[in-house]
Amino acid sequence: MTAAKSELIDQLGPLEKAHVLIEALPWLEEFSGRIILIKYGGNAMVDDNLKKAFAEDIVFLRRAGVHPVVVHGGGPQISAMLKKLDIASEFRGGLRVTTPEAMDVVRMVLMGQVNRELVGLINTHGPLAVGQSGEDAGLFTAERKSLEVGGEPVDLGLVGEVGRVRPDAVADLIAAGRIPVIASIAPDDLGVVHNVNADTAAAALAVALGAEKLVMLTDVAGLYRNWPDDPELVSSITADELRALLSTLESGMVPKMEAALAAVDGGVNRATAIDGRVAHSLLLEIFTDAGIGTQVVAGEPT
Ligand SMILES: Nc1ncnc2c1ncn2[C@@H]1O[C@H](COP(=O)(O)OP(=O)(O)O)[C@@H](O)[C@H]1O
Ligand SMILES: CC(=O)N[C@@H](CCC(=O)OP(=O)(O)O)C(=O)O
Repeated sequence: MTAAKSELIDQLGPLEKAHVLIEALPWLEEFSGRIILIKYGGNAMVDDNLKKAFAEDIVFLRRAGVHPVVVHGGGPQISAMLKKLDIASEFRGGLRVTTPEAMDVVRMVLMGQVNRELVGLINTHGPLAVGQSGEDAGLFTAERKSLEVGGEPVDLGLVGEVGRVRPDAVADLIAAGRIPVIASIAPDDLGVVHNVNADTAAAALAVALGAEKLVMLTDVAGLYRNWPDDPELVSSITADELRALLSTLESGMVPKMEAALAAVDGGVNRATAIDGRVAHSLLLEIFTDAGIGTQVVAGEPT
């Protein structure tokens, strides 16, 4: 623990410390033995301390008897490498137009850089994390993504939707007490590797594993209505309300909220988008009564 952190904790009285732990009790009971799918967005990997705090939260979940599974992004990291290599890149509808040349970079950055770093950070706490991608043990197959913007078809190149999910290898890791850390690239039926948005991949895996919850860490506090002019944070929204809002959303929020819907429609109890720039936001979301960010639920509670 850092000196700053232990100083902060010392400011709490013994009762307050106990209260923080006791507030977590019902959530520990609810999630013990259950799978929580955590999507770690590249925009939330802003500095080393935040990444370390994320790794601590994941290990905390595992030690508390939850089964965390991580699917990570790396959009800004891919963009930085493409720029360094002087390869042009643009986003349409929140998705990167991906040429074969760009695909090589996407695969190299996600699997060779971001995945390795997260696995390494988690494993400073013990031999827990195992990295893989949609290519390993047939986890995902990709189907070419079609997109229309303003009624016109857009060619996104090697961008995939998740076709089939074969979660056996991930389930084996979970059963062995490991923490799967997964990059969102996937081959099509011919073996051609495609670039899959990480939110999309996370939702598909959450459904296939029967996860209790999908938590997506990003670089905003959650979903805003009236973005960006007069933003108002949505703290909870039903799947039907979100469906009606979907066509008004922009950029990265489009695949993120489509993923939240796909997860909830597929049987995941709730999907939340939270601010990954806040240290330990994951623990706050999972183990406090108020939670944080925006939660998407199937229907109004009865
Ligand atoms: N309605 C909205 N509410 C919040 N953020 C929005 C909204 N519409 C667009 N955004 C943008 O979506 C971004 C998050 O998506 P993205 O950049 O793909 O993040 P990540 O890397 O975490 O997946 C925000 O930083 C914000 O700029
Ligand atoms: C098709 C597509 O857009 N793929 C994404 C994959 C990484 C990702 O999703 O990263 P974030 O979660 O950090 O946004 C990309 O190339 O940026």
